[in-house]
Amino acid sequence: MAKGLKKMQSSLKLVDCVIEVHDARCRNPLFQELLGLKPHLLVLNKMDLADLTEQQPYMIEHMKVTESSEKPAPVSLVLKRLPSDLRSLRKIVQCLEKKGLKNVIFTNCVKDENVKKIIPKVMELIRCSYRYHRAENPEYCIMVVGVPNVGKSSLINSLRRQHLKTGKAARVGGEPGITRAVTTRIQVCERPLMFLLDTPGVLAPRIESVETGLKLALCGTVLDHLVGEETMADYLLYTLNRHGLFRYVQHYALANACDQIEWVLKNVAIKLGKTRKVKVLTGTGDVNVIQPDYAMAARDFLRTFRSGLLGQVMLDRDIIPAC
Ligand SMILES: Nc1nc2c(ncn2[C@@H]2O[C@H](COP(=O)(O)OP(=O)(O)OP(=O)(O)O)[C@@H](O)[C@H]2O)c(=O)[nH]1
Repeated sequence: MAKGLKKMQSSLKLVDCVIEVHDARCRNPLFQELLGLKPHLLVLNKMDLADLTEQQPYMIEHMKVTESSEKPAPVSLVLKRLPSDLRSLRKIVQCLEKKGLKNVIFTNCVKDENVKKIIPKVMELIRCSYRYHRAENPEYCIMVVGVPNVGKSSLINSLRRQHLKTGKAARVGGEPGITRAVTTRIQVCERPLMFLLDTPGVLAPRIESVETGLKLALCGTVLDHLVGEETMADYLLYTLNRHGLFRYVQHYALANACDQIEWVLKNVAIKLGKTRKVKVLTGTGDVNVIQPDYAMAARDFLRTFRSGLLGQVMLDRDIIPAC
């Protein structure tokens, strides 16, 4: 990570503008300060996966605790979302403006939504800034930075689709760490002639809390096994319940919502038919016992969430109203 950041800093002299990509569901510490005074555009990508509806309190209509002797007591929370058509995009933008981030664009790079707004905005920012020794250069060079897996390469490909009507140039993948080097320049536009530098995803040197780390992990910025799939599944379940997002109950045909991860993973594993043989040492010798495969269930739970099948979520919900 430190090597990647150093390379990025040394390439800065070739760059007219920095595009910083974040996951719209969860913001991470800004790279802006590490990358100097270049014009800066913040792209909040994966807007299709983010819950951008106005953040409303939930009404607890009914709360029931189911007691059972052989399984942990699942807590059935029936939370009702207060209706609202208001979008919170404006609120997020205002919140970022207060932090000095005036140039923000929400995108969906899979469907090329809002991607067309980027180059005009970048040109506006460059025109308002001093290009130093690059003033005579007719080419523009932009650097794309962000933590792993936020969609930097997808953004480059999307820009090329929009402006050059051409296919892939940067490798895209569902796992962090696909882009490994500060690559050669990739053309993204003919008029103005513009090139981008894709960079490897670099995690900020300081992550302020364990919770921020878990949110970033849910967004796929760290390899899952480094954090632990079951720990992440536990945090995901806590988040979904807290936000009143109960689609997982229907998706996995569970009897009810529950805040106990063991119970949920056990039922997910049973539903998916994922079991494993475990050797148990008894007084009369080894016995093979079939157990639900909790790890496989946790993996499926995370994958399903990331594909958007459990609904849109705003992991930074608590931070936004505080702005
Ligand atoms: N739903 C959704 N998925 C996206 C979007 N943009 C990118 N993705 C997906 O996110 C995953 C990561 O995308 P990449 O473009 O490889 O991300 P990256 O930031 O270049 O990743 P590194 O090379 O690891 O730094 C891929 O599975 C993409 O298909 C988006 O706007 N919406």
